[in-house]
Amino acid sequence: MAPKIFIDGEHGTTGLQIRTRMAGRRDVELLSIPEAERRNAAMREDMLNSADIAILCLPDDASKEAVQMVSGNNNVRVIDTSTAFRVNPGWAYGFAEMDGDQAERIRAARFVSNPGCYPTGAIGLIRPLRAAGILPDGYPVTVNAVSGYTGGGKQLIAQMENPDHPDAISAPHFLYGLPLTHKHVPEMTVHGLLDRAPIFSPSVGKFAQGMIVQVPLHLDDLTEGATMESIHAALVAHYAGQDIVTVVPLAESKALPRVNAVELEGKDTMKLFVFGTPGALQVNLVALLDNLGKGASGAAVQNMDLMLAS
Ligand SMILES: NC(=O)C1=CN([C@@H]2O[C@H](COP(=O)(O)OP(=O)(O)OC[C@H]3O[C@@H](n4cnc5c(N)ncnc54)[C@H](OP(=O)(O)O)[C@@H]3O)[C@@H](O)[C@H]2O)C=CC1
Ligand SMILES: CC(=O)N[C@@H](CCC(=O)OP(=O)(O)O)C(=O)O
Repeated sequence: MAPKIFIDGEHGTTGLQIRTRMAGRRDVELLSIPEAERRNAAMREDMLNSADIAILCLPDDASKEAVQMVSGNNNVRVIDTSTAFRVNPGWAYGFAEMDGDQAERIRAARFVSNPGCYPTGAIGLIRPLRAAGILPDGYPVTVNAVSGYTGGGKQLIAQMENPDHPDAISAPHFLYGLPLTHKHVPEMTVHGLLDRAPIFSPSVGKFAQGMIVQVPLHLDDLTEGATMESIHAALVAHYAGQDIVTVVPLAESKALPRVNAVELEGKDTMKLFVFGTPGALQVNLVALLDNLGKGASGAAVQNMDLMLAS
């Protein structure tokens, strides 16, 4: 019998994209709730408890409520796309390429928290350098990023696409998270293996799907001997043996006049770049992804497939 999958929040932005990715798959059975009943708690509870894997694409509070609904049912495994459980040690963090054994952890887990879109880029750049001892304790990491507006879900999509919306946004690019307390900071700190919270400055551009995450570094404040080449080599070594996170060769990066935020739109992969001038004392690490691809729905399907393979 095909395993049953229920996407709670299937009519939202992340849920819809997961459904699109699962269309035509015969190895799983999708349980579904009509859109008009999407907030019907009794129906959701029933579906959640009938599933082998429940994928939660809900705001944090609703995710916590859904997890409560299956807490007594060990047959249901959960992938949560919200922020609610990302630094909870009882949950496996759903970034399979983050460490050599992370895919195995996800495969064996009952509870998997899907990473945030920005943290996927930031952790993808930072963690290998912490693990290799290149980024020392106390380094003041900054993370600057731009996301496609689908990152803000149905509400931000309406504000960006509908000029008659009462809170319509006309800006082609805007900064937010200005108090520097964005909900992704704890996740970047914990899974980035940082001993000091990064300064995180997010922004949104007038494009639907795509993301650039930047981590600029001063080489003379890193562990002695760190160079653009050694940082690149550490990233290449960390991501060897898989093809979802790729590290762009230095020669290729050097030839690029610009980085296009929507280059990976519709893809579930992530590209990492090391920019700078050989011999100079600064580098800019850049991650490029689709906020709804490797940043959300693509990662959720990848995690589901790992769990189904257990
Ligand atoms: N969009 C992105 O790029 C990313 C999103 N995420 C996370 O994924 C989750 C979903 O986000 P996203 O898809 O963007 O959001 P959306 O607002 O687009 O979709 C959320 C869905 O959940 C439904 N919902 C809200 N509250 C409840 C409830 N109490 N019971 C049942 N259903 C409910 C909404 O219904 P209604 O229409 O009635 O509000 C909607 O269908 C969030 O936690 C988000 O932070 C994570 C990474 C990236
Ligand atoms: C553009 C935009 O608004 N982005 C969202 C984050 C999207 C995301 O990654 O969702 P999680 O918070 O569940 O991880 C934000 O900044 O709140």
